[in-house]
Amino acid sequence: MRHSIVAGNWKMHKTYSETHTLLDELIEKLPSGKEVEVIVAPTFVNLASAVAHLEGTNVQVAAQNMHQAEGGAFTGEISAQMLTSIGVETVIIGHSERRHYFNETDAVLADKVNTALRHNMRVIYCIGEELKDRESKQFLNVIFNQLRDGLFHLTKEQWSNIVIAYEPVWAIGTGMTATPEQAQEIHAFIRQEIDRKYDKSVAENTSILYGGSVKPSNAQEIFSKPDVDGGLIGGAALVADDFVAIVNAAN
Ligand SMILES: O=C(CO)COP(=O)(O)O
Repeated sequence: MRHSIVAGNWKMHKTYSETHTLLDELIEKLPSGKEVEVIVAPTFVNLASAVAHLEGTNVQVAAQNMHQAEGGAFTGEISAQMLTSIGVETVIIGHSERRHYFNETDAVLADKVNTALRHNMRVIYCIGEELKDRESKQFLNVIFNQLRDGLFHLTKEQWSNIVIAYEPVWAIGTGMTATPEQAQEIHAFIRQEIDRKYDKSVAENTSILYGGSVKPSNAQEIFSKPDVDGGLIGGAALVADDFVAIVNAAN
């Protein structure tokens, strides 16, 4: 069901002790209301202890990636079953850093989505254009292709476990944010294409998050747009006060 979500993607930051210090601060400072779902995605090595640490709170834990195979000789990789076995039920798939630095193609990502859904996991699927696509005015095509190749093979029913994060690559970690109007334009486009492929109920029930230099100073304006259902936060998720302020902006 469509609802507000604020998720912190911690990327390759925070050691074990730093992870737990930040979690303690979040537990102390996050609002207790349940209107906004709060998710944190620490690194793999800290997932199990984060789940234990957050037990009894409203904060969910997500993984930043997973492998598409059920298991086997894939040195260094992590399977869906390993994640669910420690209580991680949400996974970020298709982040632009995975696409760019680790050559993850839409075909591989579609496989990862299938595997995650087979294990009843929820997927936060990231899409977004690069600066060159915006400059050449190809950004809607790029976004459509990512949607089609990563998600449009799914059945209508499977969409209940899909959350989309629109993250324009040019806005990630750059301090350059999409304007609220630019975010709204793309979010409405994504919803329209889901409606065209499936139907209104799928489109209206899918949460679509914005990511890319969201900060306490711009969160409220971005989240106020009708098709923006929350955010996927990078840098600002590493500072408790900033992340809490962003959660409050979504409330
Ligand atoms: O990539 C992001 C979240 O997944 C966004 O990162 P920043 O908020 O640091 O721009």
